[in-house]
Amino acid sequence: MAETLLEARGLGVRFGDFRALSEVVLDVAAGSLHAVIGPNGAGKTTLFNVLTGRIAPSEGRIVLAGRDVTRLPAHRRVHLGMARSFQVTNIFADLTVAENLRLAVQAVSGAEPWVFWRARTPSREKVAALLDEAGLAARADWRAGDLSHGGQRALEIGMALAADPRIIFLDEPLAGMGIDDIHRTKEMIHDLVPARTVVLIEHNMRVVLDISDRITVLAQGRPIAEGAPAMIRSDAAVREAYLGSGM
Ligand SMILES: Nc1ncnc2c1ncn2[C@@H]1O[C@H](COP(=O)(O)OP(=O)(O)OP(=O)(O)O)[C@@H](O)[C@H]1O
Repeated sequence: MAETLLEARGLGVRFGDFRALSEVVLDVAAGSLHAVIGPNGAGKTTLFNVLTGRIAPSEGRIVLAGRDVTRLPAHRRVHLGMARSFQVTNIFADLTVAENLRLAVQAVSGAEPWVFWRARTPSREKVAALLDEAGLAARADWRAGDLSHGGQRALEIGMALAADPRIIFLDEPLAGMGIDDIHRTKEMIHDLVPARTVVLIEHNMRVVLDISDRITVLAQGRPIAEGAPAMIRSDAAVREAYLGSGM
């Protein structure tokens, strides 16, 4: 069995008297695409916030590559190899796609001088690799602002990959996309593994069932099922949760 890269045990989050998460268990295998799904308000974003260090859990433990990171702030987790990409926020619209990626690479090597081995990789090769990974090689010289919404999401993910994260969290990467963009972005995300480890929140069930290795289903802050897509598809509790939500 593949090594577990990220592990959560007994995670709980309380907002005052409200329990947003209870007894969450998660095992993300290295090199896998692990989706977290569930009806609206199930606690998916809260779980991402806890795993990435944006909020502290009320209970439980988070282990990244064998190291307990439960109490580490977000920026320390970034240095240990966690990256998160939620929306198109970091793109410079008037620069080309390649220039945006070059800036992201420079920001990583420049801002962290102690990471000297990264500076040895010539930036040009690194940018070319990121263009490939983001599925944007054919659009390297486009003005970033002229990319479709999906193209901009792909670029944003490419920029998050500039830091060479061991694990990347994608929060609804397909939201608001048209059908062509969905297909392209889905393929791009799928191709990130096994070189990367991906944790994905996504409402598009067809895509989730298609590309995930494992799926964790949350309902009302609790895990109600965990397994391979075929198992999740036929799970009675999962069907019940989604029926109840009207999705
Ligand atoms: N800071 C907060 N204070 C109080 N309640 C919160 C806070 N953040 C989230 N919640 C509540 O926690 C529950 C879970 O929210 P969360 O955003 O994690 O769900 P979700 O599964 O990501 O939902 P969606 O699919 O709609 O994005 C919701 O009932 C939400 O209102």
